[in-house]
Amino acid sequence: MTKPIVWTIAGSDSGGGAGIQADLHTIQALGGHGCSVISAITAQNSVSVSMVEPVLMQAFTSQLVSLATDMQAGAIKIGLLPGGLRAEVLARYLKEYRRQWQPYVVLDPVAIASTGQAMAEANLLPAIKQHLLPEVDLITPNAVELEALSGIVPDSPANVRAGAAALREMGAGAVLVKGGHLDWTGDQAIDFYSDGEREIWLASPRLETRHGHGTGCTLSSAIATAVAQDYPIEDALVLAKAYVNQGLKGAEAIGAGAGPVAHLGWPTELADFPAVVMPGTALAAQLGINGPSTRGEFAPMDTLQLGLYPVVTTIAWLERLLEQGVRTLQLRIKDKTDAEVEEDIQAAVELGKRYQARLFINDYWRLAIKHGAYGVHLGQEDIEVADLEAIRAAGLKLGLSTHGYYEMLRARELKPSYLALGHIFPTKTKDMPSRPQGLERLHRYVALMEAEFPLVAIGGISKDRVPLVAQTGVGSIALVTAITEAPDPDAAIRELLELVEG
Ligand SMILES: Cc1ncc(COP(=O)(O)OP(=O)(O)O)c(N)n1
Ligand SMILES: Cc1nc(C(=O)O)sc1CCOP(=O)(O)O
Ligand SMILES: [Mg+2]
Repeated sequence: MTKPIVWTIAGSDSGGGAGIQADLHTIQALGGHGCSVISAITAQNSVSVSMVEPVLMQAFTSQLVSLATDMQAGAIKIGLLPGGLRAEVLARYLKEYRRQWQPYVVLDPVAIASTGQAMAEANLLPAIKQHLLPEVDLITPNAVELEALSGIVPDSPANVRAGAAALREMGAGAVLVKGGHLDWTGDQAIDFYSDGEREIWLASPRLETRHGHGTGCTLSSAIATAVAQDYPIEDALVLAKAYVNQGLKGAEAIGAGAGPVAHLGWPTELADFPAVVMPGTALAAQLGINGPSTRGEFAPMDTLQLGLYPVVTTIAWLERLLEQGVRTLQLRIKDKTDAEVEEDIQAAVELGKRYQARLFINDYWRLAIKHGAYGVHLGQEDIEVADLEAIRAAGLKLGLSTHGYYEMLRARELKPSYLALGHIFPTKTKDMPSRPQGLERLHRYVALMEAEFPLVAIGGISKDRVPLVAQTGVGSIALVTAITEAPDPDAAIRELLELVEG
Protein backbone atom coordinates (compact mmCIF):
# COMPACT_ATOMS: atom_id res chain seq x y z
CA MET A 1 0.00 0.00 0.00
CA THR A 2 1.33 3.47 -0.81
CA LYS A 3 1.86 5.79 2.12
CA PRO A 4 -1.04 8.13 2.79
CA ILE A 5 -0.18 11.80 2.35
CA VAL A 6 -0.58 14.05 5.38
CA TRP A 7 0.05 17.79 5.27
CA THR A 8 1.15 19.79 8.22
CA ILE A 9 0.46 23.52 7.98
CA ALA A 10 2.40 24.92 10.91
CA GLY A 11 5.40 26.87 12.14
CA SER A 12 9.00 25.71 12.00
CA ASP A 13 10.50 25.09 15.47
CA SER A 14 14.26 25.62 15.28
CA GLY A 15 14.60 23.47 18.41
CA GLY A 16 13.07 20.50 16.60
CA GLY A 17 10.67 19.54 19.39
CA ALA A 18 7.37 20.99 18.22
CA GLY A 19 5.75 22.50 15.12
CA ILE A 20 6.58 21.22 11.65
CA GLN A 21 9.46 19.15 12.98
CA ALA A 22 7.36 17.24 15.54
CA ASP A 23 4.61 16.81 12.98
CA LEU A 24 6.89 15.28 10.36
CA HIS A 25 8.47 12.95 12.92
CA THR A 26 5.00 11.79 13.97
CA ILE A 27 3.65 11.33 10.46
CA GLN A 28 6.73 9.35 9.48
CA ALA A 29 6.68 7.20 12.62
CA LEU A 30 3.06 6.25 12.02
CA GLY A 31 3.54 5.32 8.38
CA GLY A 32 2.42 8.45 6.54
CA HIS A 33 4.18 10.67 4.03
CA GLY A 34 4.43 14.15 5.50
CA CYS A 35 4.26 17.33 3.41
CA SER A 36 4.79 20.72 4.99
CA VAL A 37 3.37 24.18 4.52
CA ILE A 38 5.41 26.48 6.72
CA SER A 39 3.34 29.35 8.08
CA ALA A 40 6.03 30.99 10.21
CA ILE A 41 9.63 30.57 11.19
CA THR A 42 10.19 30.53 14.90
CA ALA A 43 13.48 30.90 16.70
CA GLN A 44 13.15 28.82 19.84
CA ASN A 45 14.91 26.30 21.99
CA SER A 46 13.84 24.20 24.94
CA VAL A 47 13.65 27.28 27.18
CA SER A 48 12.03 30.10 25.23
CA VAL A 49 10.67 31.43 21.95
CA SER A 50 12.71 34.42 20.83
CA MET A 51 11.09 35.14 17.46
CA VAL A 52 8.03 34.29 15.37
CA GLU A 53 8.37 35.52 11.81
CA PRO A 54 5.40 34.88 9.51
CA VAL A 55 6.41 33.71 6.04
CA LEU A 56 5.34 35.99 3.21
CA MET A 57 1.74 35.45 2.21
CA GLN A 58 2.85 34.45 -1.27
CA ALA A 59 5.27 31.87 0.11
CA PHE A 60 2.48 30.53 2.29
CA THR A 61 -0.06 30.18 -0.51
CA SER A 62 2.51 28.92 -3.04
CA GLN A 63 3.21 25.94 -0.81
CA LEU A 64 -0.51 25.20 -0.64
CA VAL A 65 -0.94 25.49 -4.40
CA SER A 66 2.09 23.37 -5.12
CA LEU A 67 0.90 20.52 -2.91
CA ALA A 68 -2.71 20.71 -4.03
CA THR A 69 -1.75 20.26 -7.68
CA ASP A 70 0.22 17.06 -7.13
CA MET A 71 0.08 15.68 -3.58
CA GLN A 72 -3.45 15.94 -2.27
CA ALA A 73 -3.67 14.98 1.37
CA GLY A 74 -5.87 12.38 3.02
CA ALA A 75 -5.67 14.51 6.14
CA ILE A 76 -4.40 17.98 6.97
CA LYS A 77 -3.12 19.04 10.35
CA ILE A 78 -3.03 22.76 11.07
CA GLY A 79 -0.85 24.08 13.86
CA LEU A 80 0.57 27.55 14.39
CA LEU A 81 -0.81 30.30 12.20
CA PRO A 82 0.93 33.57 12.98
CA GLY A 83 -2.12 35.80 12.56
CA GLY A 84 -5.71 36.22 11.48
CA LEU A 85 -5.02 36.99 7.83
CA ARG A 86 -3.38 33.65 7.19
CA ALA A 87 -6.23 31.88 9.00
CA GLU A 88 -8.73 33.67 6.78
CA VAL A 89 -6.82 32.89 3.58
CA LEU A 90 -6.28 29.28 4.61
CA ALA A 91 -10.01 28.89 5.25
CA ARG A 92 -10.67 29.82 1.62
CA TYR A 93 -8.21 27.20 0.38
CA LEU A 94 -9.65 24.56 2.69
CA LYS A 95 -13.15 25.25 1.46
CA GLU A 96 -11.97 24.49 -2.06
CA TYR A 97 -10.08 21.32 -1.00
CA ARG A 98 -13.14 20.09 0.81
CA ARG A 99 -15.16 20.65 -2.34
CA GLN A 100 -12.57 18.88 -4.52
CA TRP A 101 -11.30 15.92 -2.49
CA GLN A 102 -12.52 16.07 1.14
CA PRO A 103 -9.38 15.81 3.27
CA TYR A 104 -9.95 15.36 7.00
CA VAL A 105 -8.85 18.62 8.67
CA VAL A 106 -7.51 18.75 12.24
CA LEU A 107 -6.81 22.12 13.87
CA ASP A 108 -4.52 22.36 16.87
CA PRO A 109 -5.17 26.00 17.82
CA VAL A 110 -1.68 26.96 18.94
CA ALA A 111 -1.72 30.49 20.28
CA ILE A 112 0.43 30.33 23.39
CA ALA A 113 3.66 28.32 23.72
CA SER A 114 4.07 25.90 26.62
CA THR A 115 6.63 28.39 27.96
CA GLY A 116 3.74 30.89 28.25
CA GLN A 117 4.77 33.14 25.36
CA ALA A 118 2.22 34.38 22.82
CA MET A 119 2.91 32.79 19.44
CA ALA A 120 0.42 34.68 17.28
CA GLU A 121 -1.14 38.08 16.71
CA ALA A 122 -4.22 38.92 18.75
CA ASN A 123 -6.40 38.77 15.62
CA LEU A 124 -5.80 35.02 15.20
CA LEU A 125 -8.50 33.78 17.57
CA PRO A 126 -11.33 35.86 16.07
CA ALA A 127 -10.29 34.67 12.58
CA ILE A 128 -10.23 31.05 13.71
CA LYS A 129 -13.73 31.45 15.10
CA GLN A 130 -15.14 33.31 12.14
CA HIS A 131 -13.39 31.69 9.18
CA LEU A 132 -11.48 28.54 10.04
CA LEU A 133 -13.74 26.54 12.34
CA PRO A 134 -16.40 25.87 9.67
CA GLU A 135 -13.69 24.22 7.52
CA VAL A 136 -12.37 22.02 10.31
CA ASP A 137 -13.42 18.44 11.08
CA LEU A 138 -11.75 18.36 14.47
CA ILE A 139 -10.28 21.01 16.75
CA THR A 140 -7.99 19.89 19.61
CA PRO A 141 -7.79 22.70 22.20
CA ASN A 142 -6.17 22.37 25.60
CA ALA A 143 -7.85 24.03 28.57
CA VAL A 144 -6.24 27.44 27.91
CA GLU A 145 -7.16 27.38 24.22
CA LEU A 146 -10.70 26.19 24.94
CA GLU A 147 -11.22 29.10 27.30
CA ALA A 148 -9.68 31.59 24.86
CA LEU A 149 -11.92 30.43 22.03
CA SER A 150 -15.18 29.75 23.85
CA GLY A 151 -14.99 32.09 26.82
CA ILE A 152 -15.88 29.15 29.07
CA VAL A 153 -13.47 28.09 31.82
CA PRO A 154 -13.29 24.25 31.69
CA ASP A 155 -13.26 23.88 35.47
CA SER A 156 -15.80 21.04 35.59
CA PRO A 157 -17.06 18.25 33.29
CA ALA A 158 -20.17 20.33 32.57
CA ASN A 159 -18.03 23.27 31.47
CA VAL A 160 -15.79 21.08 29.32
CA ARG A 161 -18.96 19.89 27.57
CA ALA A 162 -20.24 23.48 27.28
CA GLY A 163 -16.94 24.77 25.88
CA ALA A 164 -16.83 21.97 23.30
CA ALA A 165 -20.46 22.64 22.35
CA ALA A 166 -19.63 26.32 21.84
CA LEU A 167 -16.85 25.44 19.36
CA ARG A 168 -19.18 23.11 17.49
CA GLU A 169 -21.74 25.89 17.29
CA MET A 170 -19.04 28.04 15.68
CA GLY A 171 -18.72 25.39 12.97
CA ALA A 172 -16.17 22.78 14.07
CA GLY A 173 -17.30 19.26 13.15
CA ALA A 174 -15.96 17.79 16.38
CA VAL A 175 -13.92 18.84 19.41
CA LEU A 176 -11.26 17.02 21.40
CA VAL A 177 -10.57 18.85 24.67
CA LYS A 178 -7.15 17.73 25.87
CA GLY A 179 -6.98 17.10 29.58
CA GLY A 180 -3.29 17.73 30.18
CA HIS A 181 -3.99 21.11 31.80
CA LEU A 182 -7.27 20.21 33.55
CA ASP A 183 -6.29 20.24 37.22
CA TRP A 184 -9.58 18.83 38.57
CA THR A 185 -8.97 15.43 36.96
CA GLY A 186 -6.39 14.45 39.59
CA ASP A 187 -3.93 11.73 38.65
CA GLN A 188 -5.69 11.02 35.34
CA ALA A 189 -5.13 12.94 32.10
CA ILE A 190 -8.63 12.89 30.62
CA ASP A 191 -9.55 13.91 27.09
CA PHE A 192 -13.11 14.65 26.02
CA TYR A 193 -14.37 14.14 22.45
CA SER A 194 -17.72 15.27 21.17
CA ASP A 195 -19.13 15.44 17.67
CA GLY A 196 -22.62 16.42 18.77
CA GLU A 197 -23.93 12.86 18.56
CA ARG A 198 -21.58 10.99 20.81
CA GLU A 199 -19.24 11.73 23.66
CA ILE A 200 -16.04 9.85 24.43
CA TRP A 201 -13.94 10.30 27.58
CA LEU A 202 -10.46 8.79 27.45
CA ALA A 203 -8.33 8.47 30.59
CA SER A 204 -4.63 7.73 31.05
CA PRO A 205 -2.57 8.02 34.21
CA ARG A 206 -0.95 11.45 34.28
CA LEU A 207 2.73 11.05 33.42
CA GLU A 208 5.16 12.95 35.60
CA THR A 209 7.72 14.36 33.20
CA ARG A 210 8.84 17.88 32.41
CA HIS A 211 9.81 16.73 28.93
CA GLY A 212 6.57 17.24 27.03
CA HIS A 213 7.57 19.80 24.40
CA GLY A 214 5.49 19.25 21.25
CA THR A 215 2.76 17.15 22.88
CA GLY A 216 -0.14 18.96 21.22
CA CYS A 217 1.53 19.04 17.79
CA THR A 218 2.29 15.34 18.10
CA LEU A 219 -1.23 14.38 19.17
CA SER A 220 -2.95 16.26 16.36
CA SER A 221 -0.50 14.94 13.73
CA ALA A 222 -0.97 11.41 15.00
CA ILE A 223 -4.75 11.77 14.72
CA ALA A 224 -4.41 13.10 11.16
CA THR A 225 -2.06 10.30 10.15
CA ALA A 226 -4.34 7.60 11.53
CA VAL A 227 -7.38 9.08 9.79
CA ALA A 228 -5.40 9.30 6.53
CA GLN A 229 -4.85 5.54 6.92
CA ASP A 230 -8.58 5.10 7.04
CA TYR A 231 -8.90 4.52 10.77
CA PRO A 232 -12.22 5.84 12.05
CA ILE A 233 -11.83 8.90 14.24
CA GLU A 234 -12.43 7.04 17.52
CA ASP A 235 -9.58 4.66 16.68
CA ALA A 236 -7.38 7.59 15.63
CA LEU A 237 -8.00 9.26 19.02
CA VAL A 238 -6.93 6.27 21.11
CA LEU A 239 -3.99 5.48 18.87
CA ALA A 240 -2.78 9.09 19.01
CA LYS A 241 -3.10 9.19 22.80
CA ALA A 242 -1.10 5.96 23.00
CA TYR A 243 1.55 7.46 20.70
CA VAL A 244 1.86 10.51 22.95
CA ASN A 245 1.93 8.45 26.17
CA GLN A 246 4.65 6.25 24.70
CA GLY A 247 6.53 9.38 23.63
CA LEU A 248 6.21 11.02 27.06
CA LYS A 249 7.52 7.90 28.76
CA GLY A 250 10.51 7.89 26.40
CA ALA A 251 11.12 11.66 26.47
CA GLU A 252 14.54 12.96 27.49
CA ALA A 253 16.10 16.33 28.12
CA ILE A 254 17.59 17.91 25.00
CA GLY A 255 18.65 21.40 25.97
CA ALA A 256 18.24 23.00 29.38
CA GLY A 257 14.44 23.13 29.44
CA ALA A 258 11.57 20.83 28.52
CA GLY A 259 12.75 18.06 26.20
CA PRO A 260 10.69 16.88 23.23
CA VAL A 261 8.20 14.04 23.15
CA ALA A 262 10.02 10.96 21.80
CA HIS A 263 8.95 9.51 18.45
CA LEU A 264 9.04 5.76 18.88
CA GLY A 265 6.88 4.23 16.17
CA TRP A 266 3.56 2.43 16.21
CA PRO A 267 2.27 1.99 19.80
CA THR A 268 2.21 -1.64 20.85
CA GLU A 269 1.98 -1.54 24.65
CA LEU A 270 -1.52 -1.84 26.06
CA ALA A 271 -0.44 0.28 29.04
CA ASP A 272 0.07 3.25 26.70
CA PHE A 273 -3.48 3.09 25.39
CA PRO A 274 -6.13 5.08 27.27
CA ALA A 275 -9.04 3.57 29.13
CA VAL A 276 -12.47 4.36 27.73
CA VAL A 277 -14.40 5.74 30.70
CA MET A 278 -17.47 3.52 31.14
CA PRO A 279 -20.46 3.85 33.47
CA GLY A 280 -20.17 2.42 36.95
CA THR A 281 -16.77 3.78 38.01
CA ALA A 282 -16.09 6.66 40.39
CA LEU A 283 -14.54 8.56 37.48
CA ALA A 284 -17.65 8.03 35.35
CA ALA A 285 -19.81 9.39 38.17
CA GLN A 286 -17.56 12.46 38.43
CA LEU A 287 -17.83 13.00 34.66
CA GLY A 288 -21.60 12.54 34.62
CA ILE A 289 -21.50 9.33 32.57
CA ASN A 290 -24.50 7.16 33.35
CA GLY A 291 -25.64 3.78 32.12
CA PRO A 292 -25.66 0.09 32.92
CA SER A 293 -22.56 -1.33 34.53
CA THR A 294 -21.23 -4.61 35.89
CA ARG A 295 -19.73 -5.52 39.24
CA GLY A 296 -16.83 -7.65 38.09
CA GLU A 297 -15.38 -9.98 35.51
CA PHE A 298 -17.30 -12.40 33.34
CA ALA A 299 -16.61 -16.09 33.72
CA PRO A 300 -13.26 -16.86 32.08
CA MET A 301 -12.94 -19.31 29.20
CA ASP A 302 -11.18 -22.61 29.86
CA THR A 303 -8.60 -21.82 27.14
CA LEU A 304 -7.17 -18.90 25.16
CA GLN A 305 -7.42 -21.02 21.98
CA LEU A 306 -11.11 -21.38 21.18
CA GLY A 307 -10.30 -23.01 17.83
CA LEU A 308 -12.78 -23.31 14.97
CA TYR A 309 -15.91 -21.30 15.78
CA PRO A 310 -18.82 -21.82 13.34
CA VAL A 311 -21.76 -19.41 13.61
CA VAL A 312 -25.03 -20.92 12.35
CA THR A 313 -28.77 -20.31 12.31
CA THR A 314 -30.41 -23.70 13.06
CA ILE A 315 -30.39 -26.61 15.49
CA ALA A 316 -29.76 -28.93 12.55
CA TRP A 317 -26.48 -27.13 11.80
CA LEU A 318 -25.46 -27.25 15.45
CA GLU A 319 -26.02 -31.02 15.57
CA ARG A 320 -24.06 -31.57 12.39
CA LEU A 321 -21.12 -29.52 13.70
CA LEU A 322 -21.11 -31.13 17.14
CA GLU A 323 -21.13 -34.60 15.59
CA GLN A 324 -18.04 -33.65 13.57
CA GLY A 325 -16.19 -32.65 16.73
CA VAL A 326 -16.64 -28.86 16.73
CA ARG A 327 -16.53 -27.61 20.34
CA THR A 328 -16.93 -23.81 20.03
CA LEU A 329 -20.02 -22.62 18.18
CA GLN A 330 -22.84 -20.11 18.13
CA LEU A 331 -26.56 -20.02 17.41
CA ARG A 332 -27.23 -16.75 15.57
CA ILE A 333 -30.90 -16.20 14.76
CA LYS A 334 -31.78 -12.68 13.66
CA ASP A 335 -34.90 -10.55 13.91
CA LYS A 336 -37.34 -12.85 15.67
CA THR A 337 -39.29 -12.39 18.87
CA ASP A 338 -38.26 -14.17 22.05
CA ALA A 339 -41.35 -16.37 21.74
CA GLU A 340 -40.37 -17.39 18.22
CA VAL A 341 -36.83 -18.47 19.19
CA GLU A 342 -37.27 -19.84 22.71
CA GLU A 343 -37.72 -23.46 21.68
CA ASP A 344 -34.59 -23.38 19.52
CA ILE A 345 -32.53 -21.72 22.23
CA GLN A 346 -33.58 -24.30 24.78
CA ALA A 347 -32.73 -27.10 22.35
CA ALA A 348 -29.37 -25.47 21.54
CA VAL A 349 -28.45 -25.16 25.22
CA GLU A 350 -29.30 -28.84 25.82
CA LEU A 351 -27.28 -29.93 22.79
CA GLY A 352 -24.31 -27.87 23.91
CA LYS A 353 -24.41 -29.46 27.35
CA ARG A 354 -24.73 -32.97 25.92
CA TYR A 355 -21.56 -32.48 23.86
CA GLN A 356 -19.80 -30.41 26.53
CA ALA A 357 -19.36 -27.67 23.98
CA ARG A 358 -18.79 -23.94 24.30
CA LEU A 359 -22.12 -22.96 22.82
CA PHE A 360 -22.90 -19.24 22.60
CA ILE A 361 -26.31 -17.68 22.00
CA ASN A 362 -26.22 -14.52 19.92
CA ASP A 363 -28.42 -11.57 20.99
CA TYR A 364 -31.13 -13.35 23.05
CA TRP A 365 -29.44 -12.87 26.42
CA ARG A 366 -32.65 -13.10 28.52
CA LEU A 367 -33.46 -16.53 27.10
CA ALA A 368 -29.82 -17.56 27.41
CA ILE A 369 -29.96 -16.79 31.14
CA LYS A 370 -33.36 -18.42 31.54
CA HIS A 371 -32.18 -21.69 29.96
CA GLY A 372 -28.73 -21.74 31.54
CA ALA A 373 -26.68 -21.30 28.35
CA TYR A 374 -22.92 -21.66 28.37
CA GLY A 375 -22.46 -18.16 26.98
CA VAL A 376 -23.87 -15.14 25.18
CA HIS A 377 -22.38 -13.18 22.28
CA LEU A 378 -23.27 -9.50 22.07
CA GLY A 379 -22.43 -6.53 19.86
CA GLN A 380 -21.23 -3.04 20.82
CA GLU A 381 -24.75 -1.58 20.59
CA ASP A 382 -25.98 -4.24 23.02
CA ILE A 383 -23.57 -2.97 25.68
CA GLU A 384 -25.83 0.03 26.29
CA VAL A 385 -29.10 -1.91 26.53
CA ALA A 386 -28.46 -5.48 27.73
CA ASP A 387 -28.44 -6.24 31.46
CA LEU A 388 -24.78 -7.20 31.52
CA GLU A 389 -24.74 -7.56 35.29
CA ALA A 390 -27.56 -10.14 35.08
CA ILE A 391 -25.55 -12.12 32.50
CA ARG A 392 -22.44 -11.94 34.67
CA ALA A 393 -24.24 -12.78 37.90
CA ALA A 394 -25.84 -15.82 36.25
CA GLY A 395 -22.33 -17.10 35.47
CA LEU A 396 -22.67 -17.03 31.69
CA LYS A 397 -19.61 -16.39 29.56
CA LEU A 398 -19.75 -13.20 27.48
CA GLY A 399 -18.23 -12.69 24.04
CA LEU A 400 -18.18 -9.14 22.66
CA SER A 401 -17.84 -7.96 19.07
CA THR A 402 -15.25 -5.30 18.32
CA HIS A 403 -14.22 -3.50 15.15
CA GLY A 404 -10.99 -1.68 15.86
CA TYR A 405 -8.94 -0.11 18.64
CA TYR A 406 -11.65 1.97 20.29
CA GLU A 407 -14.20 -0.82 20.50
CA MET A 408 -11.55 -3.23 21.84
CA LEU A 409 -10.65 -0.76 24.59
CA ARG A 410 -14.32 -0.14 25.35
CA ALA A 411 -15.02 -3.87 25.55
CA ARG A 412 -11.89 -4.39 27.66
CA GLU A 413 -13.40 -2.28 30.44
CA LEU A 414 -16.24 -4.82 30.79
CA LYS A 415 -13.83 -7.76 31.29
CA PRO A 416 -15.67 -10.17 28.97
CA SER A 417 -14.79 -13.84 28.45
CA TYR A 418 -13.51 -13.27 24.90
CA LEU A 419 -13.22 -10.56 22.25
CA ALA A 420 -14.25 -11.02 18.63
CA LEU A 421 -12.28 -8.96 16.09
CA GLY A 422 -14.15 -8.20 12.90
CA HIS A 423 -14.69 -7.99 10.12
CA ILE A 424 -11.34 -9.05 8.71
CA PHE A 425 -12.38 -9.34 5.04
CA PRO A 426 -15.48 -8.19 3.15
CA THR A 427 -18.45 -10.35 4.08
CA LYS A 428 -21.79 -10.89 2.40
CA THR A 429 -23.35 -12.43 5.50
CA LYS A 430 -23.97 -9.11 7.20
CA ASP A 431 -24.15 -5.42 6.27
CA MET A 432 -21.21 -3.88 8.09
CA PRO A 433 -21.08 -0.18 8.97
CA SER A 434 -17.27 -0.33 9.30
CA ARG A 435 -14.52 -1.17 6.78
CA PRO A 436 -12.77 -4.56 6.69
CA GLN A 437 -9.78 -4.59 9.03
CA GLY A 438 -7.40 -6.69 6.94
CA LEU A 439 -4.58 -8.89 8.16
CA GLU A 440 -2.09 -6.17 9.13
CA ARG A 441 -4.50 -4.63 11.62
CA LEU A 442 -5.54 -8.04 12.89
CA HIS A 443 -1.86 -8.75 13.62
CA ARG A 444 -1.66 -5.53 15.64
CA TYR A 445 -4.88 -6.17 17.54
CA VAL A 446 -3.84 -9.71 18.44
CA ALA A 447 -0.42 -8.57 19.66
CA LEU A 448 -2.06 -5.87 21.78
CA MET A 449 -4.82 -7.95 23.36
CA GLU A 450 -3.75 -11.59 23.41
CA ALA A 451 -2.37 -11.52 26.94
CA GLU A 452 -5.74 -10.40 28.35
CA PHE A 453 -8.43 -12.23 26.36
CA PRO A 454 -9.08 -15.20 24.12
CA LEU A 455 -9.47 -13.63 20.66
CA VAL A 456 -11.71 -14.63 17.76
CA ALA A 457 -11.33 -13.37 14.18
CA ILE A 458 -14.52 -13.13 12.11
CA GLY A 459 -15.74 -11.83 8.77
CA GLY A 460 -15.15 -13.06 5.25
CA ILE A 461 -12.78 -15.84 6.33
CA SER A 462 -12.86 -18.46 3.58
CA LYS A 463 -11.04 -21.77 3.82
CA ASP A 464 -8.21 -20.37 1.67
CA ARG A 465 -7.76 -17.44 4.02
CA VAL A 466 -7.68 -19.51 7.22
CA PRO A 467 -3.88 -20.12 7.19
CA LEU A 468 -3.15 -16.39 6.80
CA VAL A 469 -5.55 -15.52 9.61
CA ALA A 470 -4.07 -18.25 11.82
CA GLN A 471 -0.58 -16.79 11.23
CA THR A 472 -1.61 -13.65 13.11
CA GLY A 473 -1.69 -15.77 16.27
CA VAL A 474 -5.43 -15.35 16.83
CA GLY A 475 -6.70 -18.28 18.89
CA SER A 476 -10.02 -18.79 17.15
CA ILE A 477 -11.55 -18.34 13.71
CA ALA A 478 -15.28 -17.75 13.39
CA LEU A 479 -17.04 -18.25 10.09
CA VAL A 480 -20.45 -18.65 8.54
CA THR A 481 -20.46 -19.12 4.76
CA ALA A 482 -17.17 -21.02 4.58
CA ILE A 483 -19.23 -23.84 6.07
CA THR A 484 -22.87 -23.14 5.25
CA GLU A 485 -22.21 -22.46 1.56
CA ALA A 486 -19.50 -25.06 1.04
CA PRO A 487 -20.33 -27.57 -1.73
CA ASP A 488 -19.68 -30.39 0.77
CA PRO A 489 -20.17 -28.91 4.27
CA ASP A 490 -19.08 -32.05 6.13
CA ALA A 491 -15.80 -32.17 4.23
CA ALA A 492 -15.38 -28.43 4.80
CA ILE A 493 -15.90 -28.83 8.56
CA ARG A 494 -13.29 -31.61 8.69
CA GLU A 495 -10.78 -29.60 6.67
CA LEU A 496 -11.37 -26.44 8.68
CA LEU A 497 -11.01 -28.29 11.98
CA GLU A 498 -7.71 -29.68 10.76
CA LEU A 499 -6.52 -26.27 9.54
CA VAL A 500 -7.49 -24.39 12.71
CA GLU A 501 -7.03 -26.97 15.46
CA GLY A 502 -5.04 -29.76 13.80
C1 LIG B 1 -17.85 -14.67 17.06
C2 LIG B 1 -18.73 -13.56 16.64
N1 LIG B 1 -18.20 -12.38 16.39
C3 LIG B 1 -18.96 -11.35 16.01
C4 LIG B 1 -20.32 -11.50 15.87
C5 LIG B 1 -21.20 -10.34 15.54
O1 LIG B 1 -22.06 -10.11 16.64
P1 LIG B 1 -22.93 -8.79 16.72
O2 LIG B 1 -22.01 -7.63 16.65
O3 LIG B 1 -23.80 -8.92 17.89
O4 LIG B 1 -23.75 -8.82 15.39
P2 LIG B 1 -24.86 -9.89 14.98
O5 LIG B 1 -24.17 -11.22 14.85
O6 LIG B 1 -25.87 -9.90 16.07
O7 LIG B 1 -25.39 -9.41 13.69
C6 LIG B 1 -20.83 -12.75 16.13
N2 LIG B 1 -22.16 -13.00 16.02
N3 LIG B 1 -20.04 -13.76 16.52
C1 LIG C 1 -21.95 -12.14 11.94
C2 LIG C 1 -20.74 -11.38 11.61
N1 LIG C 1 -20.23 -10.47 12.49
C3 LIG C 1 -19.15 -9.86 11.99
C4 LIG C 1 -18.41 -8.82 12.70
O1 LIG C 1 -17.41 -8.34 12.18
O2 LIG C 1 -18.83 -8.46 13.79
S1 LIG C 1 -18.74 -10.40 10.46
C5 LIG C 1 -20.03 -11.47 10.45
C6 LIG C 1 -20.35 -12.36 9.31
C7 LIG C 1 -19.41 -13.52 9.18
O3 LIG C 1 -19.85 -14.30 8.14
P1 LIG C 1 -18.89 -14.88 7.01
O4 LIG C 1 -17.97 -15.83 7.67
O5 LIG C 1 -19.84 -15.56 6.05
O6 LIG C 1 -18.22 -13.71 6.36
MG1 LIG D 1 -25.67 -9.69 18.09
